[in-house]
Amino acid sequence: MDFPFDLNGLFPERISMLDQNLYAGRKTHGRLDAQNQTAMVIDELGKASAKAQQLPAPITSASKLQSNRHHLYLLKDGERNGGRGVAVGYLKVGYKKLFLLDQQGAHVETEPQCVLDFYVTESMQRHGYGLELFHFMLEHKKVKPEQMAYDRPSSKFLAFLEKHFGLKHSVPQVNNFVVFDGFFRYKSAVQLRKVQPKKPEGEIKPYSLMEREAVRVEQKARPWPFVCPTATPPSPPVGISSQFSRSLSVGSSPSRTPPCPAPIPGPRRGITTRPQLSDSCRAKRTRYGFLLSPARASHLPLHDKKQSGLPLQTPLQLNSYHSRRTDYCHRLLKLTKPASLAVRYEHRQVLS
Ligand SMILES: CC(=O)SCCNC(=O)CCNC(=O)[C@H](O)C(C)(C)COP(=O)(O)OP(=O)(O)OC[C@H]1O[C@@H](n2cnc3c(N)ncnc32)[C@H](O)[C@@H]1OP(=O)(O)O
Repeated sequence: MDFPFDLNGLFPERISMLDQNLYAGRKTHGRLDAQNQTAMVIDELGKASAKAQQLPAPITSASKLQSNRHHLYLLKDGERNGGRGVAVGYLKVGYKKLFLLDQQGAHVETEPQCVLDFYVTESMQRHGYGLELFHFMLEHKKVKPEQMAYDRPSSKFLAFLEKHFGLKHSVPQVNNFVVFDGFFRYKSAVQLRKVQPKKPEGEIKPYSLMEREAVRVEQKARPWPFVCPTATPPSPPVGISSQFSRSLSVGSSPSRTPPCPAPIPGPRRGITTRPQLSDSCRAKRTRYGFLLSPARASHLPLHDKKQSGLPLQTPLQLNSYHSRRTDYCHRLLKLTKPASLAVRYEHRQVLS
């Protein structure tokens, strides 16, 4: 990807590591024009990456980089474009607090280095540039590929990981991150902490923080109430080869097509009521967690929830239609502590 300015002046090295400051070289440090140009390069690559991955909006941009503690490795080819250089691609990584399942299915709290976004411009793919970026990052971060978690890797990226690093067998997860065999061996690196089975409800952590989920929600805000006549629960992930599947996790990996929420009361496939629940807590169980009817939840004191038969260790999960109702979320928060909710990333915006 070329730009109407000299990339070699902006990025002195073939691979530059960019952070919140958006400066790659000492010479350009503090220069606003250099920062703006760097922002333009990141934004354009971010848009191309989103397009390549069929995401509704970029998950990588200069402003996102400035507001997160992520690191972006940017690769240029300095010879091209009449010696002004072209941007080849980038690899974005960062730490994420994740609640993962180990091989035995036990919940483990981790904070691994994650690959969050990875892109090589279309015409330059399959020429080894991705591997060059990846190797550089591994060396710089002093990590091994199996120590990292991967945020909904695309089929191309899965093929890449298998070819170059032999990463093939993933450990099934209930979120959209993929970890491979060997991940749980690196205890110190991923800072594993087994979650006690009998935790007080306030200590349960969210499963994942997902940028990819957030951009999708930003794009498809819908009015309340959500009425969807042909609602079906989101499909479980399909095979690795499907371009719509972004995860090997079991359970709740969303497909690219946003799931259509069902109207709140009313039977639907995949939902079963729990007869022992008290009348004040009409909760329905789905494979995503428990749905509390907003109307009833608003009157539901915490002790009722405890008496309702809901296992307190089971994280309540706000689902799509609840999350759009900020007032509902706030009411629900009065009933229980935020940390006890297994909240998908987009909902955290509402909660925070
Ligand atoms: C967590 C995430 O970031 S998920 C998003 C990952 N990004 C994308 O899917 C965006 C589009 N794809 C790309 O930008 C690139 O293909 C990348 C970043 C995945 C890999 O970069 P490349 O420069 O192509 O990788 P590199 O040349 O080093 O390795 C090539 C290998 O990657 C895999 N790969 C790359 N492109 C493809 C493709 N179109 N189809 C299948 N496998 C592919 C293959 O294993 C390939 O080996 P092969 O050519 O012998 O089959």
